[in-house]
Amino acid sequence: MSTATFEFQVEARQLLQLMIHSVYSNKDVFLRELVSNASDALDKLRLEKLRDDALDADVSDLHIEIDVDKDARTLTVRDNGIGMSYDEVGQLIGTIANSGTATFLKELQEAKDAAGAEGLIGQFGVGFYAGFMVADEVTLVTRRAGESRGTRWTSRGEGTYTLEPVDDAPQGTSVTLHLKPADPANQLHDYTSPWKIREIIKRYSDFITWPIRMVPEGAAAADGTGDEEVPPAPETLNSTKALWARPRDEVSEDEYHELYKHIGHDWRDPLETIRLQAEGTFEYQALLFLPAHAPHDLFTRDVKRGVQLYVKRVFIMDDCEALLPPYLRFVKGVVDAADLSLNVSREILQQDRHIEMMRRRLTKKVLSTVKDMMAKDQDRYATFWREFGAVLKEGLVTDTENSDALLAIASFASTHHDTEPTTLKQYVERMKDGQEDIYYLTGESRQSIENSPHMEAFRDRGIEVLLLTDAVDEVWVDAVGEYEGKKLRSVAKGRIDLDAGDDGTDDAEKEKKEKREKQTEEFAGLLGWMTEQLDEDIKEVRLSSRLTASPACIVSDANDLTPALENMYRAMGQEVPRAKRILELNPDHQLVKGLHQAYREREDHTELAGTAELLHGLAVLAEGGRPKDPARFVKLMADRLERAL
Ligand SMILES: Nc1ncnc2c1ncn2[C@@H]1O[C@H](COP(=O)(O)OP(=O)(O)OP(=O)(O)O)[C@@H](O)[C@H]1O
Repeated sequence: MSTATFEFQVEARQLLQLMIHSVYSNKDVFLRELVSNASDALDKLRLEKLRDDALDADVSDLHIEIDVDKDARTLTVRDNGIGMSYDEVGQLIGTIANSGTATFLKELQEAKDAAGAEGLIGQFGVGFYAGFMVADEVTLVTRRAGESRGTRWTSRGEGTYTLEPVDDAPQGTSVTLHLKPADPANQLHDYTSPWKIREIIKRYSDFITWPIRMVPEGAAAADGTGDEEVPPAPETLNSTKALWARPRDEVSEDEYHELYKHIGHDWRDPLETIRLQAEGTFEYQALLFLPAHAPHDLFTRDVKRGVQLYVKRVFIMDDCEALLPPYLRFVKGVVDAADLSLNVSREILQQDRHIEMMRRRLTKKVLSTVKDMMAKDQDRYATFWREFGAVLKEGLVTDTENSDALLAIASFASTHHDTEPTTLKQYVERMKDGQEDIYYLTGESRQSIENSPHMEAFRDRGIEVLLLTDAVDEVWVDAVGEYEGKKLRSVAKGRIDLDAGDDGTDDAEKEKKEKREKQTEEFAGLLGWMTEQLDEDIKEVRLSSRLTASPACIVSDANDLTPALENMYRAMGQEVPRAKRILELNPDHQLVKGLHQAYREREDHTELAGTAELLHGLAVLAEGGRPKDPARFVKLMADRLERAL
């Protein structure tokens, strides 16, 4: 095989263009990215060797080496880790597998101004390609541990790269950057300066547990004949101690943040750092992070979740999902357990009693951290809940053990305030005399819920309603049922009688009650007839005490599934019968009054059947639904409008 030229995948080319045109103002971070990859490669090799002793690889001195050449203006980052095969180089380096990066590129293209673009760029890591911010040519030589032949990859970052087999490549990977001329005014420093390298490593990569050595200039060129002076020993630039193994007060916040960026693949600081140390029969240390932003794929099926698992400082696996429940899938971090086998598999972890105990403890710790945050730093809590509230609510459905803790840290939009959410505790404190239940309404958006006819009587009486817009809301309210003995009740379900709590001594209330009883009697004929007419879709037509301005609304029976839930079950492939719903009429509305009068006066009700159907269609529209037969609905409507002209 000789040198072959390949084209970069489209997204990769776009990303490279961004790098070449140096969109990041802080170019120093390229080194962090290369060191981060090298460190991962060393972790992987150590693990592979542990699992397969026969692997032909040298693991006696795993390390990262940085080597600069001022004259040639090159900088090389070398590791003796796992390396890549010829095919892997093409797949891993020529394409972009990270879906977050693809989303990032799309958003970047859509960002209208430069300031928007700059803001976006700071959010995404670009890994290996970051080298092109400071170099106009990059060469990577790699040999996979256990294989005999290596591969050289070269590119100038334009449309193509070349691949070529090499016979004498050492195990691992070396990335050589052919540096652009230094341009300090544009943050492009002289990266052949040992001083600069030391500074960058100290700042961004000190927590890396593998030694990062710098070879003094010229030392690497020694030919071993013994004629030249003994070269100075390489200098180790980092402290090589795992952060979670160092005393708490010795680790700065910045150091924690850099570790988070390394393992969280995030370029931004985390919102919160959590440390936990468990002593006793099953010892472990955990260092967890709550990110400041939800990732793009948080609600997709293939989202990676879980923290990194180490056993006595040895990296065992990424994305260890057994250590946290699915509703904490956004938590990043490291768990280092003392008493697990190095060969532990995902399957074993799922069943392990100790792991189960760890998961429970870690879960409680995360939830209590959020609770503290809520008490001490409202703004931070608000950011957290905005980003992750919808995921945490899944826990209300799946984790009954922690539902009280979850309810205590949950907050919801409410009619009490336009923008400030409320906790359930605050809601209960504001409940009116005689109000027994906590009211909520679910829907697509705050606006559509607030405009829903179901809200009318609540608004008129100043009764607070929680406005729930997340897909999971319908499910958890059912699963949880109540908070501190107060039922959670949908204002769109069952009978609502807001006067029920009144003792009837108030004259006005008494009058109201009598009026309603009288109306129910008067309307009985119309209601019965309409129930028959709409029988296909509606199980009952009745008078409403919810409505004050709208003519009609649709409600679900207290124990029936709502349409949104029905749809959700169907989307999950479960067949559920469509529950018939209830149509409620406002007896004080002119349209309803007119219909009632016409019903009583006319012998023949054929014509009125269309009006009954229209009223039903209007109620469906008002809750954001779609009339069953929109064309028929429009025709009925047009007929009547025409007559009214
Ligand atoms: N030094 C290395 N040794 C072995 N494999 C490497 C090395 N550098 C990169 N790779 C491989 O190439 C892949 C792509 O690297 P790249 O830096 O572009 O992205 P990443 O590290 O996966 O993600 P991120 O965007 O967070 O950096 C890596 O996942 C790894 O498999």
